[in-house]
Amino acid sequence: MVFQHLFELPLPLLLLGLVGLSCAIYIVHFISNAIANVFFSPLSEFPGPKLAAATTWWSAYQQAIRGRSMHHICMDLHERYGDIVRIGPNRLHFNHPSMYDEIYRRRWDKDPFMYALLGGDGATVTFVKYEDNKRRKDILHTFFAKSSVYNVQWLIQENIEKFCSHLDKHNERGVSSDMTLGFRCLGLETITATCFGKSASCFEYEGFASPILEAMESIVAWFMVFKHFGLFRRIILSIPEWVGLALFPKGIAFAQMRKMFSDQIDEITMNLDKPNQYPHPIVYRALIRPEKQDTPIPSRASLLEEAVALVIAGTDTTGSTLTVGTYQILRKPEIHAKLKAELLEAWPNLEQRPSAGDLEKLPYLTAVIKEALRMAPTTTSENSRVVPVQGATIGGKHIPGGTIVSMGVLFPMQHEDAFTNAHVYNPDRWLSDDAKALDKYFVPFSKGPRSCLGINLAWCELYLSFANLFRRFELTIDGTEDSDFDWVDVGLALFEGHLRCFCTPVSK
Ligand code: HEM
Repeated sequence: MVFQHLFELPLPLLLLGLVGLSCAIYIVHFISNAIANVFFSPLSEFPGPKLAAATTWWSAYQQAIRGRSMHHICMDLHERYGDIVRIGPNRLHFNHPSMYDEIYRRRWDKDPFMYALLGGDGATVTFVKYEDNKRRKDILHTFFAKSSVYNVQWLIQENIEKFCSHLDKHNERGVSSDMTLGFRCLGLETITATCFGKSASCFEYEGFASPILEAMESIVAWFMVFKHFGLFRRIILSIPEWVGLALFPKGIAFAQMRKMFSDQIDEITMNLDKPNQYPHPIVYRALIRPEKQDTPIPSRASLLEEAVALVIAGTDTTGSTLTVGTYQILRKPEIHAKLKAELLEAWPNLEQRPSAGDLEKLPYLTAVIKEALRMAPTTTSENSRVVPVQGATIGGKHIPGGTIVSMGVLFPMQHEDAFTNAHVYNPDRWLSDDAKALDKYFVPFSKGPRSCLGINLAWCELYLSFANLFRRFELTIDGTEDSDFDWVDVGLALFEGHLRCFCTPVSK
């Protein structure tokens, strides 16, 4: 009877009624879900904000709308609630260094929600399943093994020469250099050459102001919106390029970079049967045609996603480490003097450049780099993993299967139980008698099966860059202050300002 009368209503009123009813059903569903999440979930016993436990909208609101940093939110929450906090209906974040291995030494899946940022499940870093990741890493390891990296260190040194010649030019003109951009140029040039044998032309731009870097910065700033609003991300990644560029003009260089990768993939594909024409092995030749017969050939989307992921992973991380390290060294004259003295002794003749192998034997330089890696926010994201169905024990607590667990790398490295005066840059801690014990909690590259692919490349870049910079130049900070190093976590760190230095070349 009621339904009969319903259909006698005018259409607009009927539609309005239906919309109202849908909203009411959604609200009831939302509220009952929220109540169930807070009071009846297997995670109810874990402390944390009630709103976070109730709905995923809490973190979406914090990160994508308020622009707050999940890393800093988690720090506050641990202070209030202890070492395990609930940061979502199905999410826990951990704080104590002893818990790190319990999460990251395992072959657990990555959290598809977090790693879908770049398109999803098509690159070494974004593969959810360990098996997919292993297949890809087996190909890439050949290029990123220590011996392979050391064989192409001349390429890094070549880029450092270009970087230093810019510093020289700035000095001649009496202006300071934007070190933040310069360091990123170094990383970007090295990774594009390793992948494609191509330069990203970073050093052609005045003041290291490469449009690709600018575009990367603006894209990275959107990461949290991409993370929480998957539909928006899918639209942005699938709309025609010209529409995207009309909406986000700053993205033009990023689009050009993707186009460059795409062209390179075509060129390498066309020339696969010819011998390698580059002066060093190229990652993409091996990726496009894997040597092992049973390895599936990656799709074009996967090849492109891999390129973007490798370039972001290889640029921002070493860039932040060099930036933070250089600033910290320059702020402390005694550290600066000790480093210079060691470099001068090990590298007396300026014209004879040392190799990374020579430099890694220097204890103080190594300590300076380790301390930079410990303090610099590089991969600041939650790096979340999915607990397998049978559940697991972390920090002495049973964690139900399917829970998303995480602990960013900075948490163990900046915890007082692992590092005394953790917020002080102190290379000497790595030279003390109990330094060996510190290595357990030194996890800048993470640990376990999903640890960093680029660890050897990163170390090689850091040795060569720090040594060349501090041996070949007298450096002074130009106006940069601690507050320029305030950062928000967008998966990587977005800093408030840039490091600027006057760099005067030394004569001998
Ligand atoms: C100072 C420099 C670097 C730091 C601190 C760093 C740190 C990390 C961390 C913490 C992870 C784990 C992320 C996760 O759990 O999802 C990671 C993964 C990764 N990094 Fe790096 N990274 C650095 C440089 C590089 C470079 C130069 C490359 C270029 C090849 C690179 C490529 C990757 C890749 C492909 C992964 C994913 C590994 C996997 O999921 O199996 N990284 N890195």
